[in-house]
Amino acid sequence: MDMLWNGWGDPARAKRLPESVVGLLRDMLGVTPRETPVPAAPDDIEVPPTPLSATTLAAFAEALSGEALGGQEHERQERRGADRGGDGRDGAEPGWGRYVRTDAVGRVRHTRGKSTPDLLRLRAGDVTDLPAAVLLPGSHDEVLAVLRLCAEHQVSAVPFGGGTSVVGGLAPEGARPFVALDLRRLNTPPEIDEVSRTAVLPAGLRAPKAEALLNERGYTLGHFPQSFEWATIGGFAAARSSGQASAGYGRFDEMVLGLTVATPEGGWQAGRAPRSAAGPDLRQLVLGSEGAFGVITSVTVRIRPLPVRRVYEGWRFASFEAGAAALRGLAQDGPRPTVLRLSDETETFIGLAHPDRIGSTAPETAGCMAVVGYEGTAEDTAERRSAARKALTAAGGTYAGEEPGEHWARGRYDAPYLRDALLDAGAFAETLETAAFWSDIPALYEGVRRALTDTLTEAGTTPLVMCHISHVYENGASLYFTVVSAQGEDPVAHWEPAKHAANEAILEAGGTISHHHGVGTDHRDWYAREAGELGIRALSSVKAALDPDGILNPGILLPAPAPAPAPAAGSSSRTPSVPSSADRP
Ligand SMILES: Cc1cc2nc3c(=O)[nH]c(=O)nc-3n(C[C@H](O)[C@H](O)[C@H](O)COP(=O)(O)OP(=O)(O)OC[C@H]3O[C@@H](n4cnc5c(N)ncnc54)[C@H](O)[C@@H]3O)c2cc1C
Repeated sequence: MDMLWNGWGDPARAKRLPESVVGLLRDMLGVTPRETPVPAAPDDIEVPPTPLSATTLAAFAEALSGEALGGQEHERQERRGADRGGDGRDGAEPGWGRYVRTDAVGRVRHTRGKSTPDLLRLRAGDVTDLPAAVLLPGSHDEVLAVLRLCAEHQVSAVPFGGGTSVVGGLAPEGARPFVALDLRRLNTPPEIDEVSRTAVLPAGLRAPKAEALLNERGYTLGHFPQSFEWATIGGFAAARSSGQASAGYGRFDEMVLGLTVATPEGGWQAGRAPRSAAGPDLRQLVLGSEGAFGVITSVTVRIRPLPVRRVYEGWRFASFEAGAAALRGLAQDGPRPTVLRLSDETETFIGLAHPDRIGSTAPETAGCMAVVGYEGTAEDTAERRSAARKALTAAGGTYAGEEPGEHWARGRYDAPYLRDALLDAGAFAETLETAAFWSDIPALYEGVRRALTDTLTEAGTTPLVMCHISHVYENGASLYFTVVSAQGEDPVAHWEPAKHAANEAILEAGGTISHHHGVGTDHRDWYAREAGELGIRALSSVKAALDPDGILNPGILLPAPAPAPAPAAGSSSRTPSVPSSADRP
């Protein structure tokens, strides 16, 4: 099943906001329903024909079908493309074989990711970041072949996993047209090594499938981000993802032991032992590279035995400060639960920790609610639970029973559906995240909240700003903010100054521009300041070695290369960075 094209997930699970919440939004935030009509289906959107030439498309089709197209067939395909103005709106017969799609619906479905501005732009029918075609390679070698062709034909390539990026990671920049490399066909079953407790997972495997296949063999990966139901293994590695059970299982990058990568310069493999002293760890160069250095085609991960017991419980704290101190105690001195999540006062009151109680005045909406979970053997969970209870009680926490924790666990993947319902109701809802050392957390929390609140209030839409901690470390934690407000006349333009102010506040308070969403295009300028001029130069040299023509994700993570002057007659095809006239949009 494909994800809802202009929202989240499975359309059958769409939520409607209860009338009480609609009333609350109107009374608290001035949210009113929008009158602007929204395209009902992707083919309601006007889509320009693909800018790629028939020669380029035929070359892709040949690389992906495994069979050369004969001269006559090639001509026939070209005629068919021209007959329908090149856009192939009938997705069933795209014209260039099963694995090269130029139809409008396929291209719209691969336009941008799933941030709120991404969804609002699509809802407004804006397809300026439309790929020229969608390619579906079926193996590492096919990815290599496609990348070589992209360099030869001067077409950019954007690896597309689950399409859940929230940082502009699927919207490249630069003058060239680009193809989306949808990796869903890289989905062979895991190769499990039970002795070493590792599994090789293909990059295009979606997380639920990967988890189910491991579960069948008695193992788990333990990676459960909120985007779990749609994101892929390759996307987790490319964006350094972090799951809701990171306190127990670690971040995704901590699970990775090896990666196979396809680049325009050839394939390479990073990681041949769990740890090595043989030079810098090249795995770390691939993790978080967001498709700018190569296409990850498979990932070797550490796996853990499937837990026999899972239990989640609620704890209440008088304040966010007190709750954060309790979480820090567990992170530094143990015992370490598997899930640790603390909502601030506003998030607890509004009920994101418990969405069906939004706006209620029940006593459990007072103070701050924490969810603490344990997964493992019966003995291990019981031991950690009992020790953690003592520590949390000593830190001022009040045990709230299992119900808040179990409720959180049941609804843990539902919040993105709530965002769609908020957008439908005319509200704006977006999230952003960061991390810092514990000593910087209070200033970071206050600084980002103030930046968001002040900017949106000055623009006439006082927001609700909520926050939680859901990834903790011995030395620091991640802060995750949710903002809800009225939309403003142009909702994307209205949000931009607030997001800008929040990014500035993050750097000002010593935080990182992203703990787990990544850099993409949205955070690139702040990342450049965080990494420093020399750091960016070093990364640019790595990119130049792996992707000399700059075809992979231009403008994502690193600035897009400036267009080079047109090559002199007879010069190598490697130098130009502008498309041939046939391929220019
Ligand atoms: C509602 C929602 C909730 C989310 N919750 C979380 C969360 O809890 N934790 C978290 O960490 N993130 C979260 N995210 C962000 C997102 O899901 C993650 O960044 C995820 O890792 C992206 O995986 P994907 O397969 O969808 O990748 P995509 O979105 O398809 O791609 C992400 C980036 O990586 C590149 N890329 C993708 N696959 C490959 C590959 N095989 N090789 C090289 N580059 C590649 C893309 O070009 C793009 O730049 C959330 C997003 C949404 C919309």
